[in-house]
Amino acid sequence: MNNQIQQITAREILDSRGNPTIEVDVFDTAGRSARASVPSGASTGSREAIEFRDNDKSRFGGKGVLQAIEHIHQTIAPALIGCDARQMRQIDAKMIELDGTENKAKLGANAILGVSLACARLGALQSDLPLYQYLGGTGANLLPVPCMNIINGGVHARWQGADFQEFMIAPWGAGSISEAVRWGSEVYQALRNVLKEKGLSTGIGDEGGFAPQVKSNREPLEYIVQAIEAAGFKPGEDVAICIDPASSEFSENGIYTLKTENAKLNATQMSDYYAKLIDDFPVVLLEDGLAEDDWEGWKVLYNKLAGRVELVGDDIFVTNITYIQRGIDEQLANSALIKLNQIGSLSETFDAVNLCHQNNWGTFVSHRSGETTDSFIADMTVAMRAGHLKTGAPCRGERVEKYNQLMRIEQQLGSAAVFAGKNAFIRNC
Ligand SMILES: C=C(OP(=O)(O)O)C(=O)O
Ligand SMILES: [Mg+2]
Repeated sequence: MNNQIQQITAREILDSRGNPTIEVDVFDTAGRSARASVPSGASTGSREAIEFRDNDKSRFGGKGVLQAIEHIHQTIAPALIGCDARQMRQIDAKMIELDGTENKAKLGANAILGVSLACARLGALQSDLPLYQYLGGTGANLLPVPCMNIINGGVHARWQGADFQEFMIAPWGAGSISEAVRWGSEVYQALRNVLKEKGLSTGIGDEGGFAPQVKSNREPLEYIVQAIEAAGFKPGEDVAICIDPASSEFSENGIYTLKTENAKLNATQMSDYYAKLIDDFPVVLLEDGLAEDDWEGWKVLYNKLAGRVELVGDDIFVTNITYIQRGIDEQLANSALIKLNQIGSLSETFDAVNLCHQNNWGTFVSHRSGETTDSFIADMTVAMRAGHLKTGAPCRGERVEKYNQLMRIEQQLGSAAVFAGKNAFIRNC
C-alpha cells in the first residue's frame, strides 16, 4: 500500500551547458520521495528518441522543456498515481503506451525518462537497498573501468581543435576503481603541463577535457602518451586509450572530412587510418569510427579491427534493440554504447544491455555531453555489469559526481568489490 505513487512533480533546471532540462520528483503514500534529472547530447544520432529541448527548437517543432514538463503533470502523473513504484517495467510500459509513437515524439523522451529514473530510485528507497543493488541484485559487485575524456574535440570544442570528439584514458591496469580514478586524475593533471609546455591552450570543452588547437588527430594521442609517462605510468599496460571520433559529425555520403589534416577519406581509407593509429598508440576501444548510416563501411572496419580493439556503436545503434540486433546479425561491431536518453526509459535500456550480453557484445555506458549532477548511471553501470563507462574528464562537478559515486559504492562493497580491469574490453580473436 505504502509503495504507491502519490504525486509526480517536474521542473526545469539547467544542465552543464546552461541549457534547460528536466528534473523530476516522485512521492509515495508513505511520504518518501526520489529525484532524477535528464541529460542531453550535442552529437546526437538521428534515430535517437525525441526529446523536447529549447536549444534546438527547429528540430523538435518548437516543443521545449516546459512542454515536456506539462506532459508529465497533465498526462503521465494522472496515469501513474496509485502504481507501485517498484514495478519498473509496468510503469515504463504504461508511459510508452500513453505516448503511442515509435520514438516518444508525443510526450518527449526526456519526460518519460525523468519519470522512469525517479520511480526506480523511489523503488530502491522503498526496498531499503542502494540503487545499484536494487537494479542489479545483491550480487552486483563489478566496478567499471572509468574511461575519462581528457581531450575534447569536434562539436564538443566548437570545432576549434581536433576533428575527433573524444580522447579518453582507461586506467585499466589499476587494482580498484578508486585507484583508477586517482591514476586518471594524475594523468589529467600531467596533461595540463604537457599542453602548457607546448604553448597550447588548457581551456576545456563540454566534457571537461582540454580543447587544444591541434593540427591533426594524432597530436592529442602523442600528448596523452607523454602525460601517461610523465605521471609515472606505462602507456598501454597501466593506462590505455579509447577514442570516439563521433564520425557522423564529419561525414557526408560516405566521405569523411578531417579538416585539421585537410583530408577526405572513404570508409576503407578511414579504417586504414584507424589501423595506423592503433599500430602507433595504445588504443583499445574505438567508438563511432564510422557514421550512423554507413552500415557497409562498418563491415570493412569490423573485418580490419575487431580482433584488435573493442568496436563500439553509438549513433548507429542508439541503445535501440532493433539496430543492435541488425548490428549483431550483420556482424559489424562487438559492443554498443549505452545511453539512457537515446531510447528514453530504464527498462528499454536494460533490454539493450541484455541483448548485447546474450550475444557476447560489450556494453559501454555513457553520460551525455550536456549533463546534470545526477549520478544514476554510476549505479546503473554496476547493476548491469557493464565493466566500463565514460563520463568525461576527472574535472567539473557533473562529471566527477559519477566517478565519486563509484568510489562510494566500492567502499560500501568492501572486500566484495571487483574491479573490471582489462577483461572489460571486448576483442574478437
Ligand atoms: C557522449 C557523447 O556525446 P553527446 O552526448 O554530445 O552525443 C558521444 O558522442 O558519445
Ligand atoms: Mg559517441
